[in-house]
Amino acid sequence: MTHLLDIEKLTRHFGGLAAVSDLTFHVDENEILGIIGPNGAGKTTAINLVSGVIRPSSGHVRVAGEDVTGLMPHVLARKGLVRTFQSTTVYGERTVRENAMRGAYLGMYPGAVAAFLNTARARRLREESVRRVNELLEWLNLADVAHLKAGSLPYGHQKTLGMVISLAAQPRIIMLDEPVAGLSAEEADHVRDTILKIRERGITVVVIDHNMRFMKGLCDRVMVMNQGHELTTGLPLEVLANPLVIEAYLGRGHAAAHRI
Ligand SMILES: Nc1ncnc2c1ncn2[C@@H]1O[C@H](COP(=O)(O)OP(=O)(O)OP(=O)(O)O)[C@@H](O)[C@H]1O
Repeated sequence: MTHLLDIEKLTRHFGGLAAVSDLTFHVDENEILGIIGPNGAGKTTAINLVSGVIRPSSGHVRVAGEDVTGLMPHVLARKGLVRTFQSTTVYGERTVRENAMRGAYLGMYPGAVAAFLNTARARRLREESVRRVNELLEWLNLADVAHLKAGSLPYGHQKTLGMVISLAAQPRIIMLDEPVAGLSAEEADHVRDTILKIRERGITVVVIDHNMRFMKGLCDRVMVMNQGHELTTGLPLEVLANPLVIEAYLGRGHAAAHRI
């Protein structure tokens, strides 16, 4: 069976360290897959490999059956796969709307941006992008602040803007790296609800986070990584009760364990 995202034996070495080793997993259309694991388990490296930020030493990434291993992030964005970063990728000095438009450009074909200035097709593309961005800002409750500098927004809103930037590229799969790191419980709930709304639009989600309350309320399945490998994958509550998972966190100290 072809999954929307198929990862096969993905491996990445940094010098002598295998940050990700023989990692195989899949994500189905419209699913929310969570990735958890102790610090240094290889989660960020894994999504960097999948989203083209770094190249794998070996292994394959397939989107809807097409081998896209090693393609650059902007090429992958046009194939429907985008990601956000741990730190917000928002330009604080730019307005909310200008930031969101960056995502719309990301989803365009080569030449479209260069042609933006004068051709009729370029004008149509620009109008479409503006309409799409306006609709996204409205949908995620940022329309009223679209004219403000992004840096003046509360942190939680900046996280939502990060998602708007990704969504403006019209992805099929969105990968989110620690979307609620540093947020209050209330802000994290808001982000969770936003991601659930994104899924309702038919978008598939891969999300990394350490906040287990957030992940339990969001994910269909959770994959646990440890030392570059997949430790186990299953329903969130099953996975969090798994003694191997508890041990993986306990091995790194009680502070991490308490987050389970
Ligand atoms: N560019 C790099 N060069 C060398 N080592 C790296 C590089 N990126 C990651 N690593 C190492 O790879 C391992 C996995 O790191 P990674 O950031 O993927 O873990 P993580 O599970 O995302 O951790 P965290 O939860 O702390 O973000 C770590 O030992 C890290 O130090």
